Amino acid sequence: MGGNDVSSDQVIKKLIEMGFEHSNAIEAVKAVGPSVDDAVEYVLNGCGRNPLSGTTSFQCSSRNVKNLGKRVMTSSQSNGEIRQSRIWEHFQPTSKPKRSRGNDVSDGVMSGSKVLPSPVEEHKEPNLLIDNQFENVAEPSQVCCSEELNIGTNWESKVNGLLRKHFGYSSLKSFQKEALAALLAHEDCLVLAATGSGKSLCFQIPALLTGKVVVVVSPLISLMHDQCLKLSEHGVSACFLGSGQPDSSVEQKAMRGMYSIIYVCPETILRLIKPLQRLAESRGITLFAIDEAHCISKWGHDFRPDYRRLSVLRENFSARNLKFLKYDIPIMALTATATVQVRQDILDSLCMSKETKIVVTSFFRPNLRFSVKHSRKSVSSYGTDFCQLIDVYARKKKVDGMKQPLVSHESHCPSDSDKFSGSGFNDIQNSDIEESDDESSEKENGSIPSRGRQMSVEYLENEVDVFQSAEDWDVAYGEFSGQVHCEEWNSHGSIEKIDPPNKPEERLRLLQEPLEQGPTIIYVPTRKETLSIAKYLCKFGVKAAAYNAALPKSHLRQVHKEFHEDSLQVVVATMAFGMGIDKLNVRRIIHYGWPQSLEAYYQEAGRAGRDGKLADCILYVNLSRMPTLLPSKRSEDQAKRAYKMLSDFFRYGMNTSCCRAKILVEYFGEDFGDKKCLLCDICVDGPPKMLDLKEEANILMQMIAARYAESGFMDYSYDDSLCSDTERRKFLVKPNLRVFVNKIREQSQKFITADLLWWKGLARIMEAKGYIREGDDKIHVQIKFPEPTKRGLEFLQSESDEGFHVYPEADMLYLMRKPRAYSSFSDWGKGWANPEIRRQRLDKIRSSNRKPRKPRIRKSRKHFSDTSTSRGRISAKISQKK
Ligand SMILES: Nc1ncnc2c1ncn2[C@@H]1O[C@H](COP(=O)(O)OP(=O)(O)OP(=O)(O)O)[C@@H](O)[C@H]1O
Ligand SMILES: [Mg+2]
Repeated sequence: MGGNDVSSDQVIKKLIEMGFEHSNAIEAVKAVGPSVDDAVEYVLNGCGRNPLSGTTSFQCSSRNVKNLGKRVMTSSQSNGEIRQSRIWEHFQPTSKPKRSRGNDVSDGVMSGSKVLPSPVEEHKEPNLLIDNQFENVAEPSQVCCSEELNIGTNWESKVNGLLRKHFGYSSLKSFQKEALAALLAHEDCLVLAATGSGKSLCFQIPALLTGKVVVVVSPLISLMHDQCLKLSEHGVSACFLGSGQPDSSVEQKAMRGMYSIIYVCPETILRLIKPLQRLAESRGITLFAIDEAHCISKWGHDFRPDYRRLSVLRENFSARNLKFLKYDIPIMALTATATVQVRQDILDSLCMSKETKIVVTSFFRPNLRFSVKHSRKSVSSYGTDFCQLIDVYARKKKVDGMKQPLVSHESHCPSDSDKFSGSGFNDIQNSDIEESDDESSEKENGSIPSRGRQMSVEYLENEVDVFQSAEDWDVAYGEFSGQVHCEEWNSHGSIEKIDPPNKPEERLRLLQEPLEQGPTIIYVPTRKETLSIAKYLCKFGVKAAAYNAALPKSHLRQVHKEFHEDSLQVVVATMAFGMGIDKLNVRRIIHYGWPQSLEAYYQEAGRAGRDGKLADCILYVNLSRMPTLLPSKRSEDQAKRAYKMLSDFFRYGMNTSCCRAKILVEYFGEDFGDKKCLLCDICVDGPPKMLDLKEEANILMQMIAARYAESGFMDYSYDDSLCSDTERRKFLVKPNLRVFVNKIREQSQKFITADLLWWKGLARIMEAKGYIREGDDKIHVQIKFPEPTKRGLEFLQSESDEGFHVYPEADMLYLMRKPRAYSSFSDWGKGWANPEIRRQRLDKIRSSNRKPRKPRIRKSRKHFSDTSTSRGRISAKISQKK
């Protein structure tokens, strides 16, 4: 979309999907007419009253898209086709790269090998900006396929030579060595190593070492681009092939063996099986690497159906099917976030061999400082939440009279020591707390297909990025020659990289130091929030940009570029940003809202501190609200899994007593023992004071047990392990936790003011101790229909004087630190606890529902179709036909 052939409604709909405010969208269309590009430019570049005007962050505009488009058209119009722009056309090098000095790297390495790929002296493609600098590039005719990886026994020293020459590192890490050894023994390999640990080298080095091609399956164009660009700087030729319009020349060259490493998205590799078989026969393919392999698993957090079809690789590149192969071409799968279940799924789905070597390193990132803070997470809390960030990046500008800020943040600014248990709680307001059940929100957010819902403005405004295809940029392919550098290669310019602080005393020392400089990524759930927070930060002089999958792709590419060049201070993004991107100096990863799983969280948080220096991973959540699943198309099974993952994350957020790093790494199956990170908010502030909640636990247990005894189903000698599903189903109407809490309030004045939220916390603790369990077939984020267990009944019957000493969880603390003035709704609240009053009120509500309602008069919205104006903003339907 972008021409003038669309209606205003469609343009507005598109803008709202991108995350722009409804009013801005209308204003933009009014000003520039029904063109998406122009309207985006109008809003982003502040042609209207948008305060983003003048910030560097939004200068990539649709105008640029058009200009780029024109440039592209001239080079491709000759054959009458409009093709996608080449990556070179966007990332032109400032100077011509130097020609290789001396021998090709593989010359040296392959000296013991039968085959020596020789560099191509003159590359004859006319329309490449850099066209003759390929290293390690061989025409198929110049190489024959050697099935033996005749590297020799001293491969380690060869590898170290290559490492120094190309990457400037002195040696391989031990896990990289193990992975390489597996490859050289023709074994499949599953590499599980922390984010930023250096998994890429495991598949990049084999290309240099063997002189054959490595094919890497990767989930995103931006990631493929990032890696190709780095490889070219390291003197390794590479290209990427997305699933969009194929540029046959790059693809053909790749299939002729002209690049050492071919990055390809899963959709494309499925199409290229035959050409790849020919490549395996000519130049040779040494390895299929499946990067971000958790995308294969339905149990993982970022499932991509096309990844699942990659089993065809084993079948089509086996020695059984290809006679010229002596061994199956090995498969190497790599990920930083795979639970034990996901690992098995990866092995099975890729048909990896039974002898697959599994290389696991610690998932622990010793320089990351995790913390959880409370936030109401509304525009009005930006002032409190981002005050410190604004101080870091725009202290001076803040003082210079900025235009009227949305919120006067100074008055809200918490102290430096605002940690989870500190002043972050002080802004709690009664309106934060809801006694709502999560059922309705689960229904609404969990299982309704993203595209299936009626398109209301409200819905569009809350659009999220759940699933992405590989095409996150507007380029579908790119080629990168290798340029050889001086011996002492400084791989990251001026950014210093240090060994992470593995020893406890080193970590304790870190705490004394302030964070170094570097950018911040703020992850938010909805597209709208990417724009509203970026806009807020820009207002205070922070160089911030929004990033979500619906924004123009040229804008996204520009954001990546500026982020890598350090000209952006803050990127406010949905999960669409940053997978596998290797930027060393990211100082803070802020999650503003509940992530959907611990896997997603750890992967996103892992983008911080890759230089080994201290970095912050802060989670802001509204502790008074249960997290909900983001809308997406899910089968029943998938929804169950998604709830389980969300529920695991919820427990991480509510935890107040266990080192956060320990929870994270143990989630991935690593035993952390009694170690601690010493940096997280729990390690630094210590757990809260333990409370003896015996009386409360007892009364809740009594209520639950009584209900089950009442129904004749259960006596106190009941053994839950013997209870069948059919028997359980006898309880057609299961009482939920709210019912039990109401009963407690009815029976005991002492507990009348205790909040449901508090009881939910207690129920969670009792569930963790094995006293109660979920009685519903569905998985809930938080226990909803509690059922007693045998252990729970024993606890109830026990006559021991021993207390029930527990650490109150975050939601309980939240209420205890700033108790809700129960009186503010006490009459109303108490009334509900009284069955008679409750009955009267319900009667009243029912009768008022029967009365015909007066039609509500709403403001008209000129730019929606006529029908929408009468229905108002929330329900304004956007014609999908146009
Ligand atoms: N042997 C080594 N010595 C020193 N640094 C290394 C070594 N191997 C890799 N690195 C560096 O580690 C950093 C992270 O590498 P890489 O992008 O491969 O991480 P990753 O494990 O793939 O992370 P993610 O899970 O986020 O994709 C890079 O800057 C890389 O150059
Ligand atoms: Mg990686």
